[in-house]
Amino acid sequence: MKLTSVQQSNSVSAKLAYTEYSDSSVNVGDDSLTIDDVVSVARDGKQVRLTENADILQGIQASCDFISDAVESGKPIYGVTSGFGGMADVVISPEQASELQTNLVWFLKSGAGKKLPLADVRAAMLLRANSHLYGASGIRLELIRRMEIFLNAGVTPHVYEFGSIGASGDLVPLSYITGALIGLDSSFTVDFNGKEMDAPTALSQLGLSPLQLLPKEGLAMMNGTSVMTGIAANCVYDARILLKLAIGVHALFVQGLNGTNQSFHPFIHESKPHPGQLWAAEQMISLLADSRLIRDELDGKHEYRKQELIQDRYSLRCLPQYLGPIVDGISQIARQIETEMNSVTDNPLIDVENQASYHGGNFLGQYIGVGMDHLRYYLGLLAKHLDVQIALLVSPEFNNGLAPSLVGNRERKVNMGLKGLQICGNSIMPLLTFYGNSLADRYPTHAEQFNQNVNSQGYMSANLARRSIEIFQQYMAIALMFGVQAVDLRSYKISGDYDARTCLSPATRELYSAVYQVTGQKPSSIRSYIWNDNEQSLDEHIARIAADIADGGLIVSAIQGC
Ligand SMILES: N[C@@H](Cc1cccc(F)c1)C(=O)O
Repeated sequence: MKLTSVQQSNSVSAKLAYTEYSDSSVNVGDDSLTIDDVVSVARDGKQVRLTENADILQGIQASCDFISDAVESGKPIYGVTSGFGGMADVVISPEQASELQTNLVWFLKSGAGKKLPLADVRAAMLLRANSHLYGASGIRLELIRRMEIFLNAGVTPHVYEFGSIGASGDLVPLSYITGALIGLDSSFTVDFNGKEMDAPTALSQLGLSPLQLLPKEGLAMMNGTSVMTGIAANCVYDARILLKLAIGVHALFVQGLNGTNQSFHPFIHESKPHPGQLWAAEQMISLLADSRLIRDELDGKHEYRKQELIQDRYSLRCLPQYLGPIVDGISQIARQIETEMNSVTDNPLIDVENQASYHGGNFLGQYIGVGMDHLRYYLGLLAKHLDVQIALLVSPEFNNGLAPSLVGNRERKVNMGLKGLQICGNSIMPLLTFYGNSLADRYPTHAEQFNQNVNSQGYMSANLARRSIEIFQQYMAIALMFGVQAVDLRSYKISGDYDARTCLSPATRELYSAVYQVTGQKPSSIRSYIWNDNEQSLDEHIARIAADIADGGLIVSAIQGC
């Protein structure tokens, strides 16, 4: 299917075995990382290569020297020669400065709930290393390199779903990564290419020894937004795929409903040129081009249509206006996440050039908290629109001549068609709009002795976004099944042939065929996709399609730009 591209497809299989650097490594530290870079490392096991730029490496060493000088001379610096957070009035002596960092890992090892997906932890390690390469954190290259080694060898610390308020970054989740990287204790565990083991054993298998943290290094590791930002990057990647799929499904729906292409006419959208609206309208024009199933009215004609309205209902006619804010909103979220990914999220920050350190709050994950709240809200809106189209498709009053509930074989009177499928979808859509509720505004103002008295909840917001995406993948499977059945029935009405490939727009044929293939069916001239109710298990179809979408399989390939 032809779509003007927003981004690339990627398989999500975990090919994490260690291989030497190759040209296709993701370079960290030289250029900005993109969301696609994160996904290629996090999910596809692409190798990582830290910069060899001498200036950058010198800057990192200089930031470490700054810290050791400060400790030696007893300079007051937060978290280096002071206690943490609401206990930052405690003075720490040079002798205690290292122990302060190790102790930080211990008291933050307080996560709860299920383990995070490995891909999210991998994204987090990549982003933490990237943040450190700016040379403003006072952390040794040796420790940063451990993240590169872990990533390239497929070693992923176990991190838990609860524990971060997204204020001083993701302290608790990052304590698990830190403890594993330095092999602090065997209670820190990892996944080593599919095998669970304790961190000290993993280190010895990698030929590494446990590492003693130096002053500032524990704080540098944990005082950042890298986990929530990694989750968010993976979510935005998936959300863009869902958005493209939604547009593809709408193109099937318009064809199934025998809608007009007139509402997508450039004249209309250039008269209200929001970028997202323009993009959605262009997509619809190209996705519907040369379809025999639509009313081709781009020349401005429109006829009275007996009992039918002269123009389409809003869900079809206002599709670009409805989708526009979602398209623009997701683009803005992606931009903000990419900025966060390429930032120093730590405190204090060391300004090597001016030999100063500044106390601030770059670890506040507000952009992620608000961004992920918005992402879930947009996903809810997207689901609702699909649900409305499905409601039109199943209702003979509105579906322009198709069978009620899109029954295939009407001779078999007991056939009730896609009723169960619609009901399942109706159980999911409200949940997706519910997940669109905000979290960032519900933060506790009393956290950590009132020190972290504003906090983003970005980690939890991102975790909710992941869930929202998983749910949406199931919902999208249902929408696709409706789309395919509808175009088969429309095709028969128009051409006497149920195999819609003969009538569909060339740009939607691939998506249609991919659904058939994934469900193990073949288009047929004499029967629609779902013909008799008792001939297939619809739940198996949903599961197969949803898994294919989650894995970036055939269906995702079918909607990537050419
Ligand atoms: N780093 C945070 C607070 C903090 C960090 C690490 C542990 C802790 F309890 C609190 C700040 O700048 O205020």
